[in-house]
Amino acid sequence: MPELPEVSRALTALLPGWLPAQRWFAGKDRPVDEVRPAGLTVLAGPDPLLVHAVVEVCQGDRTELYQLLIGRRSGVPEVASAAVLGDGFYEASGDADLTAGLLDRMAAGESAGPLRFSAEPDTTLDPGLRSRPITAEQSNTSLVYGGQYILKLFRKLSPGMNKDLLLHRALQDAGCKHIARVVGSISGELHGEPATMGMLQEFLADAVDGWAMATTSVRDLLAEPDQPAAEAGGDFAGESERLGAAVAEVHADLATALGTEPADSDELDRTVRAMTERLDQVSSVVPELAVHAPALREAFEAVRAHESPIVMQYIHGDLHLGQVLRTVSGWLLLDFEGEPAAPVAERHALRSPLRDVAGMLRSFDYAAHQRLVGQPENADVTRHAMEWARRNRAAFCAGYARAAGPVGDPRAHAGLLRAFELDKAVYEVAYEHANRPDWLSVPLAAIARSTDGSE
Ligand SMILES: Nc1ncnc2c1ncn2[C@@H]1O[C@H](COP(=O)(O)OP(=O)(O)O)[C@@H](O)[C@H]1O
Ligand SMILES: O=P(O)(O)O[C@H]1O[C@H](CO)[C@@H](O[C@H]2O[C@H](CO)[C@@H](O)[C@H](O)[C@H]2O)[C@H](O)[C@H]1O
Repeated sequence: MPELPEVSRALTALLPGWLPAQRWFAGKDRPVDEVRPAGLTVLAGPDPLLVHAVVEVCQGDRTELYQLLIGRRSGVPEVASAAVLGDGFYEASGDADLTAGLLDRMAAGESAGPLRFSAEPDTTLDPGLRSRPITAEQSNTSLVYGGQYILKLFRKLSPGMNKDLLLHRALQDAGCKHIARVVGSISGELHGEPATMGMLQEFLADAVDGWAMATTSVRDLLAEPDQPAAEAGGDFAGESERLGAAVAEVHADLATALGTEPADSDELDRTVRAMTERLDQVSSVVPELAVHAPALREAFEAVRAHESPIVMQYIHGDLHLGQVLRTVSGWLLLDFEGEPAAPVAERHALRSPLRDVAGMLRSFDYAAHQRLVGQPENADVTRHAMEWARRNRAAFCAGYARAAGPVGDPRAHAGLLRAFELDKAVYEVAYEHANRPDWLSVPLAAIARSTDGSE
């Protein structure tokens, strides 16, 4: 195609300035030195032109691969101004005319260069639907087709099957009720190995995410300051209990589908070292964390005294209230990729399911406290918010224990669970410092409460 050298030159020149402003770009911590196109595939054109691009982004000693859809057309494209790259080119995931072809190709099972578009076995897809990008703050980019399907285009790419797709397929084969069905995928090649580029799932149009429900419940409680949490109109504890049971069932299905391993004798040592290393690394960037470092180290060291066997398995890896959807038939879990900043090998490592429990417990703390960010200190409001968090955290653990049985009861492993929660809070300190500095106080205050014994 005569256009490709021109696209290649434009990406090299324009992306270093454009990428750092994208929500999904994971390399905001340092400047982009160079962008090298690593694979360009024409999907439509020449006017309008649609090119699937894989680019290598070089930042110091780090090089990552990213996926983009590049468009160019005569006339003005109907995309957000932030999508415009320059020289007539734009990022085309918001151009419904151009992205319609992605679904059509999956429905037809087509290939284009190294890209393979497929429906899942025994699945017939409806082609011809228009797409719209969802507006949620995301690590990737998702397009909803006709209210029927949602296509996630993974932005940061790695060779091999993406963990989100791997776990969704395994859970689907295990008959898990708590996921959205996978109906198609897009794959390509990176460094000569197959790699996942996109995942198509059924779209649950009537679903509400857990974060929206939980924060509405907190708002209702704070609006009724004289009511105890249990009697407030928007009490969420019943949902928290059911969510706990759903998470336990997903863990059981993952264990059945992909197996478990007993932790070896060095596991506790590795766990303590990894948590301490993360603490040191984040403390060096966020001085407000450093004052809590001695107490955090002590909590991490206490893990060495853990006596009951630890079972390791595939887990969600970054579970929070924004990753769960309440549908008419119950709770669903989304986005099994793991922590966006973690290297792929770490995301695929088998872990204790208690880490997901800890992630969700942190999320209840966030939901309770996010309304207080930037507000003048008010002891009554804080007490009420903490009451909400305690009630819902307890309900979640009770639900988890109901489904997992006594051995899996998170409350029976209090020391390990506390360490995992504190480790997650350290991760959140780094996340908020890099992304939402106004929210830094939420994980920092939780660490302070846990380590000064006030909680
Ligand atoms: N199957 C689905 N049905 C309805 N909404 C969905 C579905 N999958 C994802 N979403 C919505 O899209 C958002 C982003 O999805 P997610 O998988 O977490 O993407 P990312 O990996 O980019 O963070 C979710 O918070 C949810 O609101
Ligand atoms: O959803 P992502 O996979 O992109 O996860 C990242 O972003 C989350 C925020 O959007 C972040 O979650 C933190 O904030 C949530 C409230 O917005 C809260 O419910 C979570 O408990 C808290 O960790 C997540 O850590 C980050 O990886």
